Amino acid sequence: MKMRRPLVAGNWKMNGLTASLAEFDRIVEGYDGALKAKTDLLVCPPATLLAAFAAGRGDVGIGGQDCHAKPFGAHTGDIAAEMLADAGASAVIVGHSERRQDHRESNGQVRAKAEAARRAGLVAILCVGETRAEREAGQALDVVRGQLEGSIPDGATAADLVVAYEPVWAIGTGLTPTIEDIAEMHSALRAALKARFGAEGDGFRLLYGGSVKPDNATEILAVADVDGALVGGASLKAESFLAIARAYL
Ligand SMILES: O=C(CO)COP(=O)(O)O
Repeated sequence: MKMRRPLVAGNWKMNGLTASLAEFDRIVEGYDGALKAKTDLLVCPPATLLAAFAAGRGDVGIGGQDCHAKPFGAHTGDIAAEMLADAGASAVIVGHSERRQDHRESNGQVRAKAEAARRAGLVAILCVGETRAEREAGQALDVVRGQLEGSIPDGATAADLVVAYEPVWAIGTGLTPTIEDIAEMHSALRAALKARFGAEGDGFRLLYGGSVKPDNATEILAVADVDGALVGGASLKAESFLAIARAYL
């Protein structure tokens, strides 16, 4: 039995049209009984579907995939955390490696986004993770600790922030770190959170993300200090997403 309530979150990335509502409905229908009693479930659809998903969400949480740091203004194409909350979101992913890479987001910008999430009453899911080159150079722990240190806001609490460790080279590749490497990283993140936030550091949920599938979920989610998963591809189908979430049962 884990001391923190597990969270299994699905990041749909740039996937999904209105026809995908039927798939989301199957996720909502499958979230019941023992699964609901034990595990939080969250789906982060593209912004175009957020309000429609929120309308039929049952007890499944809805999250955005990114937010702007400002509450409103002249920022074409961006979405404020307040707008996500208004559309029915309870969380938002910040600092995903695809944003850090495609949009050159810095730790400072990610931190401002996490602060915006708190301002809007959203839980921030703060992503960190090393590249393949960084791991091969033996720098994974230092890089990830540096990202955490630079992008987690002062005053963050376990109620308003979740950390997701997503090694960049494991995302969408079918590759995963060894169980020992996941355990080492999560325990380093836990130690960093305790060093910075004292006893509160024990309360933050730490998710693992990167090629989580039904057939590896049980082993990964059993690791100490892995409090859930951030799932990409396998979250697009109700069957595989629910199978991952049931790994905790
Ligand atoms: O980036 C991810 C979730 O945010 C992981 O994606 P995959 O599960 O498709 O590897």
